[in-house]
Amino acid sequence: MVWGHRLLVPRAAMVSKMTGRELFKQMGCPRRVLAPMVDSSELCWRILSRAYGATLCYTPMFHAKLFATSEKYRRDMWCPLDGTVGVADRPLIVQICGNDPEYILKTAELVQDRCDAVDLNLGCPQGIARKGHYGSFLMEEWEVIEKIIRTLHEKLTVPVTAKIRVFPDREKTLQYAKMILDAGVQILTVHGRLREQKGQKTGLADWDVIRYLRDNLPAGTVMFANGNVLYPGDIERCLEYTGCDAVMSAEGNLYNPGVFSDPAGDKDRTFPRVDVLLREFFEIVKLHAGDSPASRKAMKSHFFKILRPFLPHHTDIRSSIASLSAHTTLDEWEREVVVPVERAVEAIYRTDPEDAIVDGPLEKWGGCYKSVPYWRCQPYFRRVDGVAGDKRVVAELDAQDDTSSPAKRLKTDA
Ligand SMILES: Cc1cc2nc3c(=O)[nH]c(=O)nc-3n(C[C@H](O)[C@H](O)[C@H](O)COP(=O)(O)O)c2cc1C
Repeated sequence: MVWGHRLLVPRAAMVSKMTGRELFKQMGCPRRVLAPMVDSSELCWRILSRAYGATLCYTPMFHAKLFATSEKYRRDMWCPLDGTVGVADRPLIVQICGNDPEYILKTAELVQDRCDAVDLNLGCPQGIARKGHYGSFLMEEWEVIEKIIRTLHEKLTVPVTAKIRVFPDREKTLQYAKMILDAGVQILTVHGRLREQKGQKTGLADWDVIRYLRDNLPAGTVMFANGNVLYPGDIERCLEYTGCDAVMSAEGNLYNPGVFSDPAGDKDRTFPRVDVLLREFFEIVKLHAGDSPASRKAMKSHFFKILRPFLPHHTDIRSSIASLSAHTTLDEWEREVVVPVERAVEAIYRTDPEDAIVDGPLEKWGGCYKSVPYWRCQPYFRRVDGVAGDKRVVAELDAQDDTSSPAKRLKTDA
């Protein structure tokens, strides 16, 4: 009788573990979420982002097969394996990519004691994901996705979450999201872009489709919205517009970690000075990453992004960063980059510069452009050639941002 009854219950419900709502509460109802980012949401950046207001962080995606089979890869991606850092680095969701349930499970089992949940990457649109057949290239293979999620849901002690992109057809996206939730996912992050929206075609994320999912998925489903967050005020705007539980930011955070801070707060929090932020980040790297070349490689990429508005005015410093490698000592990094940036900004302040954040000319269109001094962190607007509706905005931004070069864009927007 009991057995017969259990057969009627969906398999996902047979496992007694935390629901999405319980998980969300246990993590402290985090509203500001640092996105999973390859080479970018590593431990040191997470520590910095938390200091600037992120209340939940994702690791970069861990490649399941590599993680399950290579100790070196594990060391590079999941370092340092130290309890004290573990305490400071929570709540934390570990993201995994792959298509083989066994490797994904193995990876998840190796990390589950040191995170709050495990996330399946269903959004990566890059060539590497096409080749490895994971991320958004599984969007058409619902049985594969279902099997992976069920395996994780049934065998792990921590809940499973997933991050998806959307289909051009809303209805199909809704069915897709339902299938994922039915399989056992507890928190669903929706990046409101299509698989094709990457690189120069990234364009704007669609908050309407996120709202549509919110309104049509079962009440109580925990959802995170992702896309279009550039300024601190965008977080509240996105929460209100989409009705989601939390907002995730990737690029907005990389160029300005202040994006997670209170929009009414001091400008040193909302748009921190590049010299101050660089020093803070550097000290975190010194303390927590030591000699790891992987973290040094990530640091170089972070330095370029933090300093993006600043480097066109200080090309000597740009050349210095470019010439340093993952094997350069931290002392050299400090001498060649951190100290010169500090000196350059000090020199700017000796001249009593105009240091105000003012609404930029896009305000007349109800846009949200702000003019920020070049020695403060600020969002990076990319060209969106060919994306209808944004052209005049982009044309205006390009006119102001004569240093922007699509060719220099990183190829990593997953
Ligand atoms: C440098 C970089 C690395 C990324 N790596 C990942 C990743 O590992 N896993 C993932 O799901 N998304 C990844 N993404 C995508 C982001 O998590 C996010 O979905 C996307 O950038 C849209 O958010 P945004 O508009 O705030 O940038 C990456 C994005 C960037 C910019």
